Amino acid sequence: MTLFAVEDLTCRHGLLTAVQGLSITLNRGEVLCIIGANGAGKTTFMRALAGVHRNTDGRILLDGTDITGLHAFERTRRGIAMSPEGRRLFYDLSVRENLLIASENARPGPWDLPRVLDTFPQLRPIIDLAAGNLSGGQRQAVAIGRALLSNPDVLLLDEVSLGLSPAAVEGVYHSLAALKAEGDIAMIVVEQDLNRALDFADTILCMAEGRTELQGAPDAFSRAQITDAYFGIHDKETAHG
Ligand SMILES: Nc1ncnc2c1ncn2[C@@H]1O[C@H](COP(=O)(O)OP(=O)(O)OP(=O)(O)O)[C@@H](O)[C@H]1O
Repeated sequence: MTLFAVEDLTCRHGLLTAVQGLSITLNRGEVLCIIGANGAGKTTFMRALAGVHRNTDGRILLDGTDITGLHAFERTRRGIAMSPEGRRLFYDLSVRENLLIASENARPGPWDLPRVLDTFPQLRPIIDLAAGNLSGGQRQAVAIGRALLSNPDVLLLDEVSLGLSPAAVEGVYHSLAALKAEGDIAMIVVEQDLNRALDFADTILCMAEGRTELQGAPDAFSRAQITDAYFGIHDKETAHG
């Protein structure tokens, strides 16, 4: 059975429709990368999946159960975790404390602090530093580790490489590739770096002005089709793969 399905999801901010009729399906171990220009609706979509943005139409199904009406904390308990844009750590607390707080009410499962440190070894030397003193890449690793400690089936990662140095991006994706290879967790990743997204994804979804411009396996499209879709350049032959 499909692990995670979104059917015809529309999201509004007041009178503005930020996401219009998006549908996706994901199985365990699969990665969907969402790409699109600024303002395309990527973050609104992710927040709607996490249950943080509630002004939506359509359905969200986890393991065949309709979870559309559930609040964010209830979705986390069912197995959806998000590392949000901006990371939202407790900056006065240490890395260890940020991670331990996340594990307090976690679902039972394989993720604990030692496993997070095995997956993100870059956190070991900074485990007792205040999160406010970390680099962007270190904060990103803490935020993803925190999400993993809830023992999710679906991991939502907004703006993975935004603001990170090339070395930090490499480190984070090295860990994410190991996670993908384990095959247990489905990931939805918003990624501004097109090459990185095409490399990492099983499926890409390109959004423009809230709509699906292109959706499918990365190798189903030419580079020109993908960049046209990214910038919202319409062409009957390139709009759908
Ligand atoms: N809280 C809000 N209130 C009103 N409009 C909003 C709000 N958040 C986003 N929007 C609008 O919704 C649309 C989609 O924004 P969103 O942040 O989801 O896009 P995005 O693709 O994530 O962009 P970016 O890459 O710049 O983060 C934009 O037109 C934006 O101005």
